[in-house]
Amino acid sequence: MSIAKQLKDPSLFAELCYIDGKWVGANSAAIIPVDNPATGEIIGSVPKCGAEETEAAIAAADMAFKSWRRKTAGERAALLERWFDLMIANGDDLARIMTLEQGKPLAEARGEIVYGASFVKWFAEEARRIYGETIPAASADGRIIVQKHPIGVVGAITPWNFPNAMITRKAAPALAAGCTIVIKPAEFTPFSALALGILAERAGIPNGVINIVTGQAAEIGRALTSSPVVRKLTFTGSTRVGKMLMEQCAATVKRVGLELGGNAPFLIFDDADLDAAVTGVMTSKFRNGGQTCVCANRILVQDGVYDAFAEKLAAATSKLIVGDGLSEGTTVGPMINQAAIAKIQEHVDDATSNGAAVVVGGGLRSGLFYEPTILRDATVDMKIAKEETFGPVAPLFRFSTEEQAVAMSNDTPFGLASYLYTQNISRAFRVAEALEFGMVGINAGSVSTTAAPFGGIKESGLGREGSHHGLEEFLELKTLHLGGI
Ligand SMILES: NC(=O)C1=CN([C@@H]2O[C@H](COP(=O)(O)OP(=O)(O)OC[C@H]3O[C@@H](n4cnc5c(N)ncnc54)[C@H](OP(=O)(O)O)[C@@H]3O)[C@@H](O)[C@H]2O)C=CC1
Ligand SMILES: O=C(O)CCCC(=O)O
Repeated sequence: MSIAKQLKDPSLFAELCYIDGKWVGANSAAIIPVDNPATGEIIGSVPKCGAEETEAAIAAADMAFKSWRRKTAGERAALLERWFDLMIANGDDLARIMTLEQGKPLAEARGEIVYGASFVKWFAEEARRIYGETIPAASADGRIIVQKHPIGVVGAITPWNFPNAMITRKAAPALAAGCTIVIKPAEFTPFSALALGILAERAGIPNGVINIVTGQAAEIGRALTSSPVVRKLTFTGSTRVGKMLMEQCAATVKRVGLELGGNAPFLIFDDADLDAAVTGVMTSKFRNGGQTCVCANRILVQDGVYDAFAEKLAAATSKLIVGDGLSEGTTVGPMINQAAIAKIQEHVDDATSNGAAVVVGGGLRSGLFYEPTILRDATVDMKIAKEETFGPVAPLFRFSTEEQAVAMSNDTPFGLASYLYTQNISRAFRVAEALEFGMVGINAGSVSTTAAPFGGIKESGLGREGSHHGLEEFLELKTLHLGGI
């Protein structure tokens, strides 16, 4: 059944791109079908745009920038507030669109709409606090004044795993700062992005301030990265594509914001509250079916509690309900596509053929539904220790000492999220400070909240999103020197 028929407000379902305030198809009229990963059913299509349409969107954003940057912070904030209100008011429809195209359980999709909208609210408020500085100059009659200006037109390329929040976490600070934006959503989840465009239009955000172009990733990406008009590229997705985009941005010396892959360790010490640790792992590992860059990828458990923890985690995992995200009670939806299933199975097969034992799950149920899986006796030489699995598989590694746990955790080129459970406060700080990751959950299975900076170090990326730091990423400093220095 078409998505539109399943919505309270069918007009939130758009199959056209949003460029300069107009809803348009590809110049070639080509389209890309989009399916529901739970059923394989085609649920709609979007324009297969390329360089030409992207250049039109960049030109529109450039034109709109001239007046958008001149609006007062209060005016920009008011429009963002209206956009936020519309997201909340239409939350049920936005969540349903998301579940239909992405697969995550409806309750999680609802949660993401609230989470995504919270960035719009947050940055509407932050828009009013773009303060400059005055700095004492070297001479008595000199003055140094630092102003903050919007960086300019922003290009945003976003992934399918959080089809709403990864857009708002970029677009809201960009708009609050006075920038305009061209967004390329993921091929698998364009409808959530386009629905946000409809609501932005209804909120009265002027033409050209937000543009959404669907289509050929490499061509759209190249148009964004090569344009001298685009002054910042913000990307969430794989490390492979992020590195390529960073290279492409070098030619025009763009600022880049990259939120890339992770390989999160989750450390459980002998002195941890095991029930709390199980709750933490369940949240971290199985949110969005494990398709999250901050998901626990390696669960490191100390010798003394290894067996007890494995047993408790297996019991909790057995209670998960795999199914269509629209079905009541589902806690784990389908994976996004066949490539995701192949990678998950490859990791499980490699682990089991090298000595890991399956405690729960271990295989495909049907279609794109993979069983939530617990593996015991995982070791550092396995693929599952080195690469992001991006699926509902929890491998349990064993460690003896704190030093060993830290060394194992840091033995990765990635540095996004990490987690540790202990009831010893000295150990908590010692280990948290030794972990080479941008975020550390201490007795916490989630690090995602609007108020906190989100981002990684090493090959997990550059820059931070969310929090007041997320706004700075879209601002340039300009220094005014008055009189003699
Ligand atoms: N950090 C994170 O949150 C994410 C990490 N990943 C990791 O990446 C793996 C693969 O997922 P995948 O969806 O392929 O991730 P990608 O990095 O390919 O996709 C993310 C975004 O980049 C776009 N893109 C892809 N190729 C190019 C290109 N050449 N130029 C410009 N944009 C491009 C995609 O467009 P399109 O969809 O049209 O191809 C999508 O909008 C996952 O298994 C996971 O390990 C994936 C998603 C999010
Ligand atoms: O996986 C990602 O792409 C980002 C994680 C979303 C979040 O937790 O904020």
